[in-house]
Amino acid sequence: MSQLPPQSWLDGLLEAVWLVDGSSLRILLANRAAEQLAGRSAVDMVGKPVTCLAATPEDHAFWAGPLATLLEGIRSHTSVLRPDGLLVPVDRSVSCVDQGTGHAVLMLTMLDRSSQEATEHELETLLSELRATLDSAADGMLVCGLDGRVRAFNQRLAQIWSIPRDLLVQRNDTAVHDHMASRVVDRQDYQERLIAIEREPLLETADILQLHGGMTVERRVVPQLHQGRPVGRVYSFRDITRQAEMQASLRLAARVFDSSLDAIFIADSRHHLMRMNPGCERLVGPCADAFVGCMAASLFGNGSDSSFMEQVLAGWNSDGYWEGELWLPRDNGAYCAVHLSWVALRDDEGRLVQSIGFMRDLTLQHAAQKRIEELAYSDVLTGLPNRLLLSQRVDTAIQGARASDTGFAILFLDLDRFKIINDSLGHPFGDRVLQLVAERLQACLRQTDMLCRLGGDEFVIYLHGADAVVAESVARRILDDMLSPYLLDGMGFSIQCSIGMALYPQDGATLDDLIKQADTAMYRVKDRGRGSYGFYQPQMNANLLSRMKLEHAMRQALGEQRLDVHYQPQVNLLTGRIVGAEALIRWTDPEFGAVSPAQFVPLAEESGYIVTLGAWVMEQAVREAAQWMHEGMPIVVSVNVSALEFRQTDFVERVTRLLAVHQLPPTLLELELTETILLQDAQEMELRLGALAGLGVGLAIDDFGTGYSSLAYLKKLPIHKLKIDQSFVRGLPEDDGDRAIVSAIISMGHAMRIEVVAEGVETTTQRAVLQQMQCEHFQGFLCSPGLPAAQFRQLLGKSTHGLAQFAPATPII
Ligand SMILES: Nc1nc2c(ncn2[C@@H]2O[C@@H]3COP(=O)(O)O[C@H]4[C@@H](O)[C@H](n5cnc6c(=O)[nH]c(N)nc65)O[C@@H]4COP(=O)(O)O[C@H]3[C@H]2O)c(=O)[nH]1
Repeated sequence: MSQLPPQSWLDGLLEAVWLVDGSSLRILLANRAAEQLAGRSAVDMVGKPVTCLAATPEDHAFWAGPLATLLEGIRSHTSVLRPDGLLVPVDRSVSCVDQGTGHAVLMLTMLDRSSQEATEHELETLLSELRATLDSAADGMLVCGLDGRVRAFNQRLAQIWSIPRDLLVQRNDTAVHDHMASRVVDRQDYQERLIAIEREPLLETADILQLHGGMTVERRVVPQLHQGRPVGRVYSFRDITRQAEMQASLRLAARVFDSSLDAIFIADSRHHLMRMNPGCERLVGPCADAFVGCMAASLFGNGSDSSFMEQVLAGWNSDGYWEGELWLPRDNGAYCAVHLSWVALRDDEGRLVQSIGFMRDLTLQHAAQKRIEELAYSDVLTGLPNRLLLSQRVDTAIQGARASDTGFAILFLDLDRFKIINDSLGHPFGDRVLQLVAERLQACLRQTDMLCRLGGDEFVIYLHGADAVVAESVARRILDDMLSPYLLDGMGFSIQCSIGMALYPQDGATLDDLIKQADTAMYRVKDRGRGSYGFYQPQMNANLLSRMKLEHAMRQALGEQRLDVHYQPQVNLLTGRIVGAEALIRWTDPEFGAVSPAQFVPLAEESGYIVTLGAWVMEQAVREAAQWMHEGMPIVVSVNVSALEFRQTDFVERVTRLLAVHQLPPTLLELELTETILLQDAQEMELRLGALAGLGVGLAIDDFGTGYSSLAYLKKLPIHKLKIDQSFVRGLPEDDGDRAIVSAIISMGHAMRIEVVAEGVETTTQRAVLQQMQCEHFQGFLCSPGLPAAQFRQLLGKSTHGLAQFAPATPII
């Protein structure tokens, strides 16, 4: 045992030492460090089996082994059991210290590992915490060496880049990098960028990568430094897809905001104006900037009007928006109509954060609307109200009239002979004439009246609150005003019109009725010679209807051979012989019976049909006259010629041809013209009369004394005969006035060497008076009415052969 190291020597060692007997495995010696480690005194330990203190299963297994194994020694981690049951971790080594005596002594040294293990444990905890932190990071992390080898990564990296699990397990860095490159849309750019990064170990950079599948990733690269030197790179990858989308939509919104043609403003949660887009600035005007910071409602002049904002808030609360039309004050003091949609923007908690107002300028829309209304309610040519607007005005007037028991008048106005202007000078000229007429008519009316153009040359006037007296005075004023000449394109002309009037309520309950009645009255005015006015009378409608039926029947009459020509003799007052005959048209209709020419000729004149009728009468008359002449009874036949017939450009040519066809000497034909013919178309008419007179055709003036009898034209024109109108003859001999007129006409005729024929002589007294007055010829029932051609021929035969003489003493009727 003396070979054992001394106790003092062992106590000087830092390590805990047990000397153990190799055969009994009992502790022979324990040093001071062993006492501290095991928590026992050396006395307590010596003699104890070593397995009592070395308590781990490995220890038991070791000490239970054969001695030879023990002598080989061992180095391992194990534990020492302290009396309090605590296991102290130790680095343990067993070696043989003495074999010479035949007793093997084993030296067991132990170094307390408690603090080292605690440090290691702490490090491990730290590491796993770091890993957990890395894995819980929102960004994908990749740590590489400067050579590109992967040193660390987290789970998020695998998610972002969709790196397959097996690729991660393999730890195949090249495959991982390849995979990542394959995920990038622009692979080439990605790889070029990586090369650039690798070239500069200290580079700190960030860029955006677009991955297949639509993900947008922000990549940040920072150097990994150790003791101030770069040892690798840390790549972080952040999924910014949503952010990028939001930015894109924000950019888009900004572009929309800036380029929108609509005016947009943004207000804060307290409704103060924050921003306006250029469209809004344009709309508000140069002072737009001044509104920023003010209440948004002040844009509409409603800044201080709380009720407006209350309405808006109510709209926001119920629907999330408010919309309506508002007036926006402009810089120039004018107002502009806008449509505002004001939308509330709220956060997730429903709190108002901002509001956006969209304004649309309604100026053009209003103008278009106005134009549509104008077009719908006005006559395009004159700009006057049309019938639709008039009917609204009249409807209102009728309602008002019912309440206040007042009336109004409707005037129907038609321009006389406007068709001639249109036909001869063209429609554009006619249109301008209508515009001038419209202006002039308008000037005759009051603000409360309404002038409307129905179309063509027809106008209707509503006279507010007018009775018959007022209506008549307005009609007169219009007629007077129309008389003053018009001047257009250097051409002076005058226009006449005819006005028919109807009164509400007596003449009709609706506008249609009133227009119809006024129209009827206007026709009556035209019938009576135009250029005047007249009121509606109830029987007029019946007249109009029968006129229409009559006109229709008249047009049928010619084809159905219901017309005839009668001849009324003209007798020489001195000799009593027949010197001529007036051809008078006759019409006998199965429904209307014998219709007087006084009734249907004016109708035919109005419709223009007189041209056809007149031509037919003239042909009959010329043919009969030629027949009588050939039978030895030459006689002058007078044919009535209407103004319209005479105006036909081929009139003279037609007469000439007719005379030639029937071989009637022109001197046996006489044309009876009315004074109105002589008054119009002065130059043309003169030429025509000259041509006819040149042929030898006689020209008589019918109904002399009833029109604008003028000595001037009698002197100037080749007139052969005057026919004194029967209205003057009728008054003979009693009526002094008639007597004076008849006498004056006869004297004038003599003075001017013009024959005079008295018409409508019915009594012998009249004939005697006329004879006294030295009138040459007469015509009238006293002698004979118009007779059919055959009868007249008989009478003519008798007269020619002296068998019949309409001498003063021998009236035949
Ligand atoms: N009360 C009365 N009347 C007498 C007497 N003697 C003749 N008459 C009527 O007086 C009218 C004379 O013709 P007018 O003045 O040219 O007036 C004519 C004439 O302006 C027109 N007319 C007749 N035939 C034609 C025609 O063929 N062409 C044209 N354009 N007009 C015609 O119609 C008018 C009326 O013709 P009618 O009814 O045939 O009426 C005729 C004739 O029948 C008499 O003693 N007493």
